[in-house]
Amino acid sequence: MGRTLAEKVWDDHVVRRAEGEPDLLFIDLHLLHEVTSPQAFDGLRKNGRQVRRLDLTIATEDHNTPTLDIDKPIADPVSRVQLETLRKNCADFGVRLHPLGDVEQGVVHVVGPQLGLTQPGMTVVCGDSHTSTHGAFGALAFGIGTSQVEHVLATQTLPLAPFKTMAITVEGELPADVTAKDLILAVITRIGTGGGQGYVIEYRGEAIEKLSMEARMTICNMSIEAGARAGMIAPDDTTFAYLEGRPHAPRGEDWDAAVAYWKTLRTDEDAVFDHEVVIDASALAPFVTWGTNPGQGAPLSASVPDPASFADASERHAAQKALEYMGLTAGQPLREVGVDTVFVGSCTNGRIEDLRAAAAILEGRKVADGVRMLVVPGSVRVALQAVEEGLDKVFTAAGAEWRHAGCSMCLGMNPDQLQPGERAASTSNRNFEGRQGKGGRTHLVSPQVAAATAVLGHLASPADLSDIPALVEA
Ligand SMILES: CC(C)[C@H](C(=O)O)[C@@H](O)C(=O)O
Ligand code: SF4
Repeated sequence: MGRTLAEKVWDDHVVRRAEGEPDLLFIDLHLLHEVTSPQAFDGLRKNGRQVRRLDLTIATEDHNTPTLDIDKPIADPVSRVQLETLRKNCADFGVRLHPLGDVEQGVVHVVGPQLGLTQPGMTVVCGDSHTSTHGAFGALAFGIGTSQVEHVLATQTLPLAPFKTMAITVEGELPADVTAKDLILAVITRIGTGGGQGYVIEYRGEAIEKLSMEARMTICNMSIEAGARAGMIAPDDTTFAYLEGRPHAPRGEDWDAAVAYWKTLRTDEDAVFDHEVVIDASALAPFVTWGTNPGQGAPLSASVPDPASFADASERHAAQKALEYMGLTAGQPLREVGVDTVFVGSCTNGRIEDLRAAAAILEGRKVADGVRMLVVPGSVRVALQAVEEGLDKVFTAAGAEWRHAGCSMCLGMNPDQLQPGERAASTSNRNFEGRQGKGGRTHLVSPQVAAATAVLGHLASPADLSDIPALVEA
């Protein structure tokens, strides 16, 4: 029987297989950040161990880094200790680190791909749930816990429980105003936040094949929000074109050999998935969340749902609770929900294409009175590119704040937080209670919806701006 993409990558990494035991897999790339690595390094120290493969291990600072005054000492003591600990650990063990102020610093899931470290057919791990992002390259990439981080540091291997396979086939073409973010939000609303549990999802179909690498990363990034172990997309010419020439991509004959192997990484015709979902791309529309988990979403043109409309009792209860927390009323049109904050950034939507999309909408327009808009590039490289293209000027001219790279308000481990009761349209991936600050309310949106929302002050899509022409045509 044929094998799926995920099964092929798995099989190519098994270093030990024994009856009744989990397979032991070789890990090709181990990414580290300040939040989930301290105890792992402590464990190595306690056991007198070294990092087994320094060449396959790389660290960056992202969660606790400030986005203002980065040349000043870090004011928040918790963040300062977190960053100092990572610096000491990396120095003690010889791990390559891109600290705050370094040109390669940024959100770990933005940095790996842009350096060409993430490649098709690899196993990629990080003590971070959104490691699923790297699956966009046809890598098997998943988040691990701190004890697993220690195991990988010490051995470059990991015992892993078997997974089930799911295909999400997106047929047809996405309408012009529908983005990868709208698609993945719609998928999670459809299958639920537990719908992917135990599965590695492979996204396929015409609409997926047409997406850029950055859009594919947005999709795979949020696989974890459907509960999946990982998300993957088969590598193709789009993948190869993105990788070619990047600092860590193979070169010359090695490149040719790599591409020849990567081309074999496709699900065989006769492979069977454990579960299949089919989505009609043409039926999708701009999508936003109204609740407190990423599966509580609806098209922007819809209204806040009535909890009573959910057949399932626990969903009904969850919706009820979510509306209370979010301060929303059933039946309220989503377009009428006003926001005070707009956040463009994160490993979901903090790459250059996302910033370009937001800037194109803000060009010649103004952020609405009373709305604070933060634009936080996913990495320093993204920031530099944006500056080269003049996007930073577009943001600041519109009244938005242009910040330094990092996770920032995606989870508010730095000073970028919502105040209690504040409401944000956010291009990030989680809308849990308090995620962006205690009492803060989050609506997950695409960069396009974020920008239109900033201009109008209420949830909106670019189409809603047609009667508010830009002052200067781009
Ligand atoms: C802090 C980290 C462990 C966490 C994760 O695992 O995803 C964070 O990145 C997040 O997005 O919630
Ligand atoms: S940007 Fe957000 S989702 Fe991504 S790693 Fe940072 S905190 Fe996690």
